[in-house]
Amino acid sequence: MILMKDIIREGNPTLREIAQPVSFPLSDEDRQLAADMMTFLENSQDPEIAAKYQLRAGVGLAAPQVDVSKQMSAVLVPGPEGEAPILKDVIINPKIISHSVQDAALAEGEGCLSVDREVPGYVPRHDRITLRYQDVEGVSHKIRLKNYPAIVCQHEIDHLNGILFFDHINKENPFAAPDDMIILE
Ligand SMILES: O=C(O)C[C@@H](Cc1ccccc1)[C@H](O)SCc1ccccc1
Ligand code: NI
Repeated sequence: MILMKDIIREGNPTLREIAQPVSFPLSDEDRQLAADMMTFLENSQDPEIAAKYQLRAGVGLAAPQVDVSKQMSAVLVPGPEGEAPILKDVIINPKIISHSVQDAALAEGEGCLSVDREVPGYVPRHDRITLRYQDVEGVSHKIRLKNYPAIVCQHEIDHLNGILFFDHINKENPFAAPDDMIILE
């Protein structure tokens, strides 16, 4: 199982690489990695398991974060208690094929499992995206996301392109908010 010790941190050059596209059918190794990344997210969102293994909660994990420079990220955005997740899949070779002009940012800013420090500020992202990706079976999907799930996927896709969340924060005024940017509470 993936533990926090397996997640590489800011300063490791892999986090700044552009990850390699994944070919299909998946190798046994890539299939296992996809499963392990999703299991990490499930474990990290289970209070007992997270406490037992000292896991930071995560709604996304990209392969480069476990030092594998491949275009693959697991996303698990929970739904309301007892309901199905809003988004649960391993997104492979993801591409944002269209997006809103309107930007959005989380009111509380962002964190990252690979960044062991607080970096305050708004992270402006597209409020709505149309995302094309392949799942572990190689089946192509086109989905439309908005608000928080869209933010999560953009955070993970950034990891596949060597981008970290604080790269987007306004250096002069971290909480600069253009009038038309939605602040998501
Ligand atoms: O480091 C990662 O990629 C996982 C991030 C993803 C993320 C951070 C901020 C905004 C959207 C996505 C972790 O999930 S950060 C911890 C966390 C946990 C639960 C909810 C929000 C953030
Ligand atoms: Ni991150």
